[in-house]
Formats: sequence, structure tokens, C-alpha cells
Amino acid sequence: MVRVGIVGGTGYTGVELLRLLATHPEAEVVCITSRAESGRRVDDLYPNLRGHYDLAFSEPDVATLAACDVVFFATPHNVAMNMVPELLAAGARIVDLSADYRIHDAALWSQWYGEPHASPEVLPQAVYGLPEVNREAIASATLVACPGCYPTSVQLGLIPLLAKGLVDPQHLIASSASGVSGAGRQGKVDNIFPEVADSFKAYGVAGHRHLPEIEQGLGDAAGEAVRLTFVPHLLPMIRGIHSTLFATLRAPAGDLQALYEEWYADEPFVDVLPQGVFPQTRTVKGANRCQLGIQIPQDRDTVVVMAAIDNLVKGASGQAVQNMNIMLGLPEEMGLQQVGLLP
Ligand SMILES: NC(=O)C1=CN([C@@H]2O[C@H](COP(=O)(O)OP(=O)(O)OC[C@H]3O[C@@H](n4cnc5c(N)ncnc54)[C@H](OP(=O)(O)O)[C@@H]3O)[C@@H](O)[C@H]2O)C=CC1
Ligand SMILES: CC(=O)N[C@@H](CCC(=O)OP(=O)(O)O)C(=O)O
Repeated sequence: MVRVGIVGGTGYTGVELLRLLATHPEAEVVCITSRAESGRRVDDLYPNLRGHYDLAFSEPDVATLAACDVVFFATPHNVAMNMVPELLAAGARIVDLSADYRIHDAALWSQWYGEPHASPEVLPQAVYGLPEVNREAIASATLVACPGCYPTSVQLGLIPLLAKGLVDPQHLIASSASGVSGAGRQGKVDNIFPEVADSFKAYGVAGHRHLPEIEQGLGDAAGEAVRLTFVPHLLPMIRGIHSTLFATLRAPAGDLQALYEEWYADEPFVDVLPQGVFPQTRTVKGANRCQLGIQIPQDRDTVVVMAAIDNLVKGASGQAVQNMNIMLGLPEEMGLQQVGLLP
């Protein structure tokens, strides 16, 4: 069995890791941390896990975590980057769900996250954990930086068009909407029920911290720098992200439906829907799956790609387990075959 440690076990991505790993045949969670809930049983805080874990939260302790084969960080940014160097030195393999190692350039990271990077020397060994792009590098990585939730949906939606050079990389648009669990479990007035229910709003329009991460990934696919206008929105639901992506064709398109179907034919977690069928957040809820729809309205020169994921699964903890499976040479789909919860 693979001995797993989780730092940040009380947040939404932490408990989602516990849900997924509870039925993973090769993983055993041996350590789960929380400073606020240290000493409390996991199934006392999360009764859905009763019968699956005989485990209590503990204070984060590097020596205990170092004894694990794999350590997940389900913490806010600025936590992993302080603990990872010591854990790597002790031989642990790391899957970081936070943003600490997603951006290759430490100066760019500091510009968007408003503080210096605590371990820039480790950045070169971090592999960006989007398996559909980096599977081979992930397999031998010691440190995997899981993509953000919005970046997962936008990159999976636009990469085929950019990699094939079919669209203008300087004029890309992503209009994305997220459920409120994307903001984490820490209480903020902006995210309480009366503030979000029965309403819909954009935020971060001037610049969201996911922009440089998405542009980095899309630039790698295009082979040149790209420019994206990225507008996130808050949706009055709990889980799910829907991204509507717009790109301008450089020349009359061939069969884009066929291109996407072929591009993702061997991907277990990307589902290209039939022509004219569009993704919905509810059909990917609870599943490690990205569903895509492609359309060229009125046969003009704008391609519209729609992408839906569950922000806590393919956008976070499911993708993290997928990365763990690849790193350990386990079947990639192990423990990740949940079907979407409809309705
Ligand atoms: N929510 C989502 O949809 C997604 C989240 N992510 C990323 O995953 C990470 C976790 O997100 P989420 O689960 O929503 O976050 P939450 O805010 O819900 O949970 C954060 C967890 O981290 C722990 N924690 C906080 N500060 C520290 C610290 N200094 N040292 C150790 N542990 C700490 C908390 O426990 P305690 O304070 O008790 O120690 C808590 O268990 C974030 O980086 C987020 O950006 C990525 C993709 C999607
Ligand atoms: C709805 C909401 O507030 N979403 C968060 C992003 C989601 C997230 O967790 O960001 P990472 O993927 O980088 O970890 C936000 O806009 O800051």
C-alpha cells in the first residue's frame, strides 16, 4: 500500500481527497493535518467518512510527513513552498494542489501572489500536473504542481486549437464561472449564502491570479506567447466550473469536431461531446471528468469551445489522485471511476 499524507485535511479539497482515497485500492491515508482540528477524529468532522478512516487530524509535522510515500498539500498558497524542500530531501514525493509551484518564473509568481517565493530553487524540478499534456514528465516527477481549477478547464478547451496553429493566439477569451466551493472553506462574507444565492457576478476582471498560469500553459501549447482575456464569475451553486472559450480562426476551419475527438481519443478523463451537445456542470459533478463542446456559430470565424469540470475533482483532488497514480506507475484511472451525479 502507498502511505499517503495530506496537509490541510479540513478544507474542501482535503476532504475531497479523503472521499476519493477511501475507495482507492492502493492508497492508505496515514497522516492528515489540521492546526484548528488537531486531535479530532476525521469521521467526527466529516461523518460521510465513517467506517472508512480510523484517523484523527494532527499538527503538520515534517518528520511524520516525511515517512509517507506521497504527501498532498491541500493548503492555501504559501504553505507548501515552505515545507516541500525538507520533504523532498527526506525522499517523499509531493502532489501540491496549491499555486506555489505552478508558475515556472519566481518573479512572475511574486508579481501575482504579492510575496517572494520561499523556495525558488525547487521550481525547476516541479512538473505542471496536467496529465493530458505532461504525462511522461509526471511519471518521473518528485514534485507535481496541480493546475488550478479555472486553468484546467481553459487549457483543456483551447490547447488543441493552439497546438494545431488554427487560431490567433493574441486574441483569446475565456469567460468562466465557478461554484462557491472554489473559494475554499474559510469563511468570507462575500461567499456566505445571502451574498451569493440568486445572483451572478464577475470578479477579478482587471486581473486574476490564474491568468499567468493559463497563459503559461497555452503559450507552451502554441509555441509562442499568447494573450488571453480571462473573466471569472461566481455562480450560486456549490460545485462546478463552466468555461466558455472564444478564439478567432486564422483560416476557414476543417472539421474541428473530428480534431477534438481525435486529440482526446485516448484520454480517460476528457470527453468530447457529440456535435450540438454542450457540457453542463451537473453531468460532471463528483466525477474526474472534463466535458467539451465545440461550435462555430453561423460558420463565421469565431470558434466557441465550452468546458465543464467539477472544480473539486478534475479541477483539484481528482486530478491530484490522477497525478499520484501516474507518479507511482499505477493505472491512471485507479480510484477515479466515479460517474457524475445527475441531477
Ligand atoms: N476549492 C477549490 O475548488 C480548489 C482549490 N485549489 C487549491 O487547493 C488548496 C486548498 O483549497 P481548499 O481546500 O479550497 O482550501 P480551504 O481553505 O478550504 O482549506 C485549507 C486547508 O489548509 C489548512 N491550512 C491553512 N493554513 C495552513 C498552514 N499555514 N499550514 C498548514 N495547514 C494550513 C487548513 O487547516 P488548518 O488551518 O486547520 O491547519 C485547511 O485544512 C488551495 O491552494 C486552493 O487554491 C485548487 C483547485 C480548486
Ligand atoms: C470561486 C473562487 O473564489 N475561486 C477561486 C479560485 C479557485 C481556486 O481554488 O484557485 P486555485 O485553483 O488556484 O487553487 C478564486 O477566484 O480565487
